[in-house]
Amino acid sequence: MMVDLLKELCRVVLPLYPHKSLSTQVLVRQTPALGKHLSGRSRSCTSVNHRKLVRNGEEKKSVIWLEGNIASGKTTCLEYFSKTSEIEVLTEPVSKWRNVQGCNPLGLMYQDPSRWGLTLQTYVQLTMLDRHVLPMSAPIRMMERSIYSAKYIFVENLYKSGKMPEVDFAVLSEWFEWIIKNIAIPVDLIVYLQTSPQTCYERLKQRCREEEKVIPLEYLESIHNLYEDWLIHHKSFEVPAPVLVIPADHDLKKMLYQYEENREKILMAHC
Ligand SMILES: Nc1ncnc2c1ncn2[C@@H]1O[C@H](COP(=O)(O)OP(=O)(O)O)[C@@H](O)[C@H]1O
Ligand SMILES: O=c1ccn([C@H]2C[C@H](O)[C@@H](COP(=O)(O)O)O2)c(=O)[nH]1
Repeated sequence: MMVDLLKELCRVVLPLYPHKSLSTQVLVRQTPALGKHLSGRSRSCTSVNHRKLVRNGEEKKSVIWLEGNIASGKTTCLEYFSKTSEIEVLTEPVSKWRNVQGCNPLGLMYQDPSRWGLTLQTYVQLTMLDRHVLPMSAPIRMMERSIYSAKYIFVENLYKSGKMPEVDFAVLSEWFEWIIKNIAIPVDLIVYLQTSPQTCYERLKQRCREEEKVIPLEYLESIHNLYEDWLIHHKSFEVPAPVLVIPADHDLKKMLYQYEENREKILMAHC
């Protein structure tokens, strides 16, 4: 009778938890739709990346990239989610960009982008790649930006604004293409903090990072437009995962409320 009871339990319960399957079969599952904030087109063009392979009941880990303009509130958002036990947070390695063996490529780039853009972006590419391949220590990883935005937003901006020579752009592009072809860079969801450039300008001044004092509003407008073309209008580059857009011009209290409202959608990237 006990055996029958167990069999019945397995029959009813196991189909509800396919990822906990005890068989050796490999299951391919599609993550549930993320509701109205998800951009439909990015979902459809990235279905392969968004599939989850689950073997032997192994837990699937999820990677979320937090994208947004300079001073849009990414670090503040990560601080908030770092309090959740199943989430590990990786901030951008800005301190390295400000100090590599006593040199400051971030500061040099802002002083003379044509001369130092390649230097900074080469180092950004290396340090972001290092972040992407770090073994995960929690079921969900939220990381600030990605090797993709370094290329599609910042390198692109330097080149399009005439501040990066064609040869530097070509070398960085070949490096980037080699990396994404040969090294697995997982991503399940992109959370985009959508702000107006004006809001970022005010927050940037408030943060007062020494190197960034020279940044004009126009620079933030260019970065904003590149982000919008990539993640909202799908006019520039492939989007490697579904996009959850969070309007981020609001004060801190409202932002924390919105993060709470979106918690489930973010955690669902893990299902
Ligand atoms: N919702 C908000 N309202 C007002 N100020 C904010 C808000 N979010 C962040 N800030 C402030 O704006 C500045 C930039 O925020 P930060 O989280 O460092 O942005 P990012 O990591 O995107 O560059 C910081 O001084 C931060 O305290
Ligand atoms: O590829 C990149 C990425 C970032 N930067 C710059 C932009 C900002 O000055 C800092 C990062 O600060 P956030 O406040 O986290 O946006 O680094 C870049 O030049 N290139």
